[in-house]
Amino acid sequence: MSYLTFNSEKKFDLVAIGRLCIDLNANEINRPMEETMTFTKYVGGSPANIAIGLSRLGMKTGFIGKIADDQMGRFITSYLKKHEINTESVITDKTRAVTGLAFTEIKSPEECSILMYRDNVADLKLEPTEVSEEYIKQSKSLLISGTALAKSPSREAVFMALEYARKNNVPVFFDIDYRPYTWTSEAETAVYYNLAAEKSDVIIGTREEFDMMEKLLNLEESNDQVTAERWFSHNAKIVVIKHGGDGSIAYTNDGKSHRGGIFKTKVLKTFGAGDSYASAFIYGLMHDYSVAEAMRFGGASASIVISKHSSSDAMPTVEEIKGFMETAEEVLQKA
Ligand SMILES: Nc1ncnc2c1ncn2[C@@H]1O[C@H](COP(=O)(O)OP(=O)(O)OP(=O)(O)O)[C@@H](O)[C@H]1O
Ligand SMILES: O=C(O)C[C@@H](O)[C@H](O)C(=O)CO
Repeated sequence: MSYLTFNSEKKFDLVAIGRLCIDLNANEINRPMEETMTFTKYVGGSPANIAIGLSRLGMKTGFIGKIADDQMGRFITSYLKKHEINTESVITDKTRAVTGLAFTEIKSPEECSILMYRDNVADLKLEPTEVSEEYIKQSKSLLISGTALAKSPSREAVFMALEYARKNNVPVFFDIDYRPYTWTSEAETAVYYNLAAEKSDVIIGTREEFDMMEKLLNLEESNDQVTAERWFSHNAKIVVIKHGGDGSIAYTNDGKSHRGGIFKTKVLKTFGAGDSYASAFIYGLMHDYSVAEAMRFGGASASIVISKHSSSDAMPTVEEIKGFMETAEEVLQKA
């Protein structure tokens, strides 16, 4: 059963809106960052990673975002172009804003963290007037990611994009992508996340991210099903709740639940799991996979990326994922 309708006449499969940043991933790993001397530079930022993932999977993608007017900004646009991601709606900041940097610390496969440099970042300066309805109209789907809601004017730009998507029947994927350091208050965070989720067709987040959104609600009890059902009275058709190495569960607006197991792998670092999962899951849904098959495809993609050094550059092709699924050990999620 298909929960979403994608218009096959459209130029893009997916347009993403949000941050285009840089990841600096530790080369000397299994130690604290204090002892890491060199880092490798990659394009990063959750929505950028997802768009890159989809492009690796052969999908036509475009990006709406703002980059710094410097070497880092130019590195990002040239990488996107190389990966055939349309950059017509990638705007160059003229206020001397900088590129967001994410230094990743890999202490052990289980203990990874990110040190963010995000003062005066270009991505949060995207203006609502810089979002083109025509551009969104040309896409089969829109991806928004929660960090772009952290500050004005980027917050209003995302809401503008959501309006244009709704008006033109473009299904919206919302990756919650909650990064506490970008926000000032938990209440503000929850309010804006809930407002965006109300307008989205597919909501993807971890259990902890949904907990954050429910904090103000004084729910007597919450669990994955309660969480998901809240959204079906709004616009959601699918709600995916990710549980790291324990897999994922999705609920659909016909009352069904779908379980996603994991594929065992030699984990190098855990970040990048969510973005690679999202891109392959979206690919699956757009290719008429069942929800469970799309989750399986997402889990396999995540498993490949967490065994590699980067998040964006490591995004696999369809052939790589299929080949991996044939040989890797799958652990089904318990009922
Ligand atoms: N240790 C693991 N082994 C195999 N697969 C994993 C592992 N951790 C995560 N995954 C896969 O990746 C998916 C998403 O992972 P997770 O729930 O950690 O998302 P996330 O917190 O958004 O990730 P990120 O660390 O990128 O922010 C899981 O549902 C699972 O399929
Ligand atoms: O999303 C970010 O800003 C950092 C990412 O690029 C990083 O690779 C990561 O955390 C992926 O989960």
